[in-house]
Amino acid sequence: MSFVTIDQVKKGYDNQVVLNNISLTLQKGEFVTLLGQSGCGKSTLLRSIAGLEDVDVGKILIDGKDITNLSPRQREVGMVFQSYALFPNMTVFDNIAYGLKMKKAKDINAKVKKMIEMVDLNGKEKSYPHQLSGGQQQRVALARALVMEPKVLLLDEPLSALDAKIRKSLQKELKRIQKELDITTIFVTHDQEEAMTMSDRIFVMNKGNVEQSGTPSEIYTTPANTFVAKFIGNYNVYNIEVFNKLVRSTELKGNDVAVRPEVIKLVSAGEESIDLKDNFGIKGIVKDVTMTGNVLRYEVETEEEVFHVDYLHHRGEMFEQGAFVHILVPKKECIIL
Ligand SMILES: Nc1ncnc2c1ncn2[C@@H]1O[C@H](COP(=O)(O)OP(=O)(O)OP(=O)(O)O)[C@@H](O)[C@H]1O
Repeated sequence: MSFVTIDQVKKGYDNQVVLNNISLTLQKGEFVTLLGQSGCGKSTLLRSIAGLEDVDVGKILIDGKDITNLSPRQREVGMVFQSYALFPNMTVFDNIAYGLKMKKAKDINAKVKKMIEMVDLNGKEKSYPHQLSGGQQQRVALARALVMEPKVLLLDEPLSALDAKIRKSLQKELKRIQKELDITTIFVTHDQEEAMTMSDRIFVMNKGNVEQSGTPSEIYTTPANTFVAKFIGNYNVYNIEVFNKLVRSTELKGNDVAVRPEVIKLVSAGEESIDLKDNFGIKGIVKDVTMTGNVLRYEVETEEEVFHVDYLHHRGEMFEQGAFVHILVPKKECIIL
C-alpha cells in the first residue's frame, strides 16, 4: 500500500489552472522529486500537501489517513523552504527545540542534541542564525523539521540559494540523513541534475500536469514525450520529416525523433568504411567544441539542423572546429516521440 497518495488533485487561481488533476503515490521511505520549470505548479503541489494551500478538488492521504482538510499542524509533515525561515532572535538550539516546546514534548534536550549531531552542527548550539553560513542555516531548518518526527518531509528548493560547492555537499548529506531516518521525502527543484542525483523517483511537471514519472535512469533513457526529452539532459530533438530528409530515408515514422548526445559518433569525412546499415549518416561541419569536465561537447552543423554530440575525453580522436565529418546516429538509439 502506498504511504502518500495524491488523488485527482486540482487547483486554480482565477482563470488559471495550476494543478490539473494530479494523481501520484509514494512508498514509505521513498525520496521523490517534483521537477519542473518555474510556474509549473510544483511548489503549489508541495504546499497543498503541507496544508499551506487548499486544493479545489481531490484528496491527499498520508499513511492511510485523509488529511485533505486538516490544518498544517495536524498533518504531521515537516517542511523546509529555500529561505531557511529561522527565528532570528533564537539560538540554534532554541530554533530546533521550538516545535517540541510548543507541543510540551518529553526529552527535549536529548532530542535536540541528537538532531544537532545528525546535521553536523555540534558546537553551534548557542549561535544565532546571522552568525551562520547559508548552508549551516539550512541545516538548522532541516533539524527543526526532522526533530518533530514528521511522517513526510517536504523540501521546497532547499538548496537553491546555496553556492555550487556547498550545494553538492549538502545534497549528499541530505541523502545520508534521509536514508538513515528512512523518511518519506518530497523534494522540489527546477534543477534536473540535482533531481537526477538525489531521487529514487522523479515526477516531471509541466503546466500543472505530471508529464512522466520514473527512476532517473528511466526518465533519461526513455523520455515519454517531446517535452521531457527537451527538458532532460542535452537531447537532440528533431521533427521527424526534417530528420528523414536529412538522412535521405523514410524509415522513421512519428512526430519527433530524440537522440542522446553521447550515442552519436563522428567520423572524419575522408573515412571510407562507414556503417550505414545500423546508422543514419549525415554530413556536417564541426562548428564548436567545448570542454566541460571530462566531456567534449561538439556542435555540428548540417544543412538543416545542429547536432549536439558528447564524447568522453578519453573516447579517442578529437575533431577540430571546421572539420568535415559524418555524423553517425545509431538507428537503435533513435527514440520516436
Ligand atoms: N497565491 C497565488 N495567487 C495567484 N496565482 C498564484 C498564486 N500562487 C501561485 N500562483 C500561480 O500558480 C502557478 C504555479 O506556481 P508555483 O509556485 O506552484 O510554481 P513552481 O513550479 O513552484 O514555480 P517556482 O519555482 O517559480 O515557485 C504560477 O503561474 C503562479 O503564478
